[in-house]
Amino acid sequence: MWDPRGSTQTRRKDVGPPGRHSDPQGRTWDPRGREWTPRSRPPIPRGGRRRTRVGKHPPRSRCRRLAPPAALPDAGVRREQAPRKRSSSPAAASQALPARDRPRQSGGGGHVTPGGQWGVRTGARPRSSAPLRAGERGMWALRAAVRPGPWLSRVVRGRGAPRAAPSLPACPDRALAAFGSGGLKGRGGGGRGPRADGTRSRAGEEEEEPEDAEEEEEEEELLRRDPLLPVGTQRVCLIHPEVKQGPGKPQLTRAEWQVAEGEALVHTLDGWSVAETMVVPSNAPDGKLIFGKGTLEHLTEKIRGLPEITAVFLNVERLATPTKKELEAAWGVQVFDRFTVVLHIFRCNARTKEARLQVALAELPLLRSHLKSSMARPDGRGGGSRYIMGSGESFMQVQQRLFKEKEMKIRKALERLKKKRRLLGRQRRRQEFPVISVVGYTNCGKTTLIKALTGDDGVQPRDQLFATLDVTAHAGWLPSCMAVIYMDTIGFLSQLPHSLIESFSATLEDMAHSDLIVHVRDVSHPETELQKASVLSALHGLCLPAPLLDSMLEVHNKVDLVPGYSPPGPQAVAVSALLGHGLLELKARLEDAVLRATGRQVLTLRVRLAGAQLSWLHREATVQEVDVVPEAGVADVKVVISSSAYGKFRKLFPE
Ligand SMILES: Nc1nc2c(ncn2[C@@H]2O[C@H](COP(=O)(O)OP(=O)(O)OP(=O)(O)O)[C@@H](O)[C@H]2O)c(=O)[nH]1
Ligand SMILES: [Mg+2]
Repeated sequence: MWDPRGSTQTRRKDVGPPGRHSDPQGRTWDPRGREWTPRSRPPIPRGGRRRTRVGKHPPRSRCRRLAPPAALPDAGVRREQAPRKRSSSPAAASQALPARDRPRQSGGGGHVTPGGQWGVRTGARPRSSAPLRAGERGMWALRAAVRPGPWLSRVVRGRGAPRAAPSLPACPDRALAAFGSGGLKGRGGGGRGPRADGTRSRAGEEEEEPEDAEEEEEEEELLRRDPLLPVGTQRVCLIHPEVKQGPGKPQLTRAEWQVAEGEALVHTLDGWSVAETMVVPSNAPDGKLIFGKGTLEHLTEKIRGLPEITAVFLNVERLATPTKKELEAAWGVQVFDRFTVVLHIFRCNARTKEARLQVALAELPLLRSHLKSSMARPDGRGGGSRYIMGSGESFMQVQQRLFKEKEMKIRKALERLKKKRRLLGRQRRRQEFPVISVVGYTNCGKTTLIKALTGDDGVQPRDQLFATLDVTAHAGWLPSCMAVIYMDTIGFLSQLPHSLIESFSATLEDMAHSDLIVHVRDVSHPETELQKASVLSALHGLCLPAPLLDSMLEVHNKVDLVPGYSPPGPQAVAVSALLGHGLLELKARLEDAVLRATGRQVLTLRVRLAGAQLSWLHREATVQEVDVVPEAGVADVKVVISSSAYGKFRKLFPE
């Protein structure tokens, strides 16, 4: 307290500052009586069979740290509440327990918190130095698992504003405590512990900080490059080569849908618009000669007659550099293929260092082929075979060597980040939080669905292709109060060059370690079947474990746009992530699938209140409900428990 008579600050133990307020123990300061009033406790009912649900959702006022907000007005997503408790008196149940199993009272103020997982969702843990309880440890572990480190790190320096900064208060010590003495704690020992400042994380974020400044500088150097596409306003002529017959004729799609996708790609680029669209017959869109001689002449005439056009987007997967040069010479404007446009979008949307390095790796083949074609030109700089500065190497050889060195450095940097990603994955697995990977075609609504399932309003779905390029982790709860981690992933696209997917394999690797894959489909899209086929073929290309692929759950999203839609088989769940329709059924299906995939089961176990069984269950399983039978000195405990934990339980407590 500030002593006005002297110049020193004095603190008297039981004298509070002026005004009415309460202290961490829950006591209230009465300024008139100048004393602390103890917090009143709820009356404890006596006798009879009492039932409490330990996994109850905490009161909203205490939910701020972890529980999702009540509504997400801007996205129109309806949030689903965690299951409600069946009986109303946790205090009563706690009083019926033996002292050792009774939930600890916070501070000296008599505020009782139930000792289950949900009790700690409140984030209302008093500021005492008492060790974390089992449930708390689990919850902080979950928070740490989805939020392992500072994602607002140096990688975004000099780039656009990072995505919305998480608003939750920092609590690094608890996040670290959740990991136990090893793992990230050791890393944090150096004063750079994970920052618990939001409900989400980028799965690779903890690797954002390289070991030393030299490595970071090297990584930044690798990421410095010229733009792939011209910046500023561009009016594009979109040319789609259509194969009408023969083996090259695409299945499951039509030219107009592919044109629509090409237009969507162009519109994703800042300042780019489609001024003209042409569908031109072609026999071999991927060959060296895309169009026949007559068609090409006709096309050239047309393009030359459109002075407002500043670039041509040829809707083919990849354009050989000589063909590109030839077409550019004929048409007088720059020509781009799908690969270059997608790569450019990736570049713009990649935020984490890992994603940016992956994009840098993916564009190396493009740069190599540009180099080759410029060397092949009669006016090529330096000449392909001239030796420079007595080095014994031609210009071409020097460039090739530099590309090779760059590739090696990028791969090394990615390997470093991968190691740390694996460490993080191991932490998650050790904490035994089931991981659900959410995959699907780009723009199908993966991020919107995760937002709806978790209530995480830090998530920003965007009507844009490849809005998500970094794998991010989000905590959510299933109906049995089981905590799970949802991984948001990069979307797929048909005709996505293999090298591009390969470059992202490090991030996609996380998927192989998940317990369940959810395939989100936009059923309102005319090409939904083609999209499904593209996603499945990409997933098979990633060599994921067969059981994971077999157990994949299909979610049919955007049903609000298809009136009267019902899924064709029992394998799929129909939802509208945007409007929140069908989420309850989806959560139930997710729970079933997760229980099956992880070997967990929901059991009701009878435990003696006098023993350590209940506290053991709180520590090793997810306690959902405790039915106390005081006269018998027992309780029926409903738990979600893994087979291994159940085996241990039976061994430790045989009867
Ligand atoms: N009508 C409707 N629109 C939806 C639904 N789900 C998502 N959307 C919209 O679809 C667009 C894309 O949503 P995202 O969640 O960003 O899609 P995504 O699959 O994460 O996209 P990428 O990250 O780019 O691959 C957004 O404009 C969403 O509002 C839905 O159920 N109904
Ligand atoms: Mg997304």
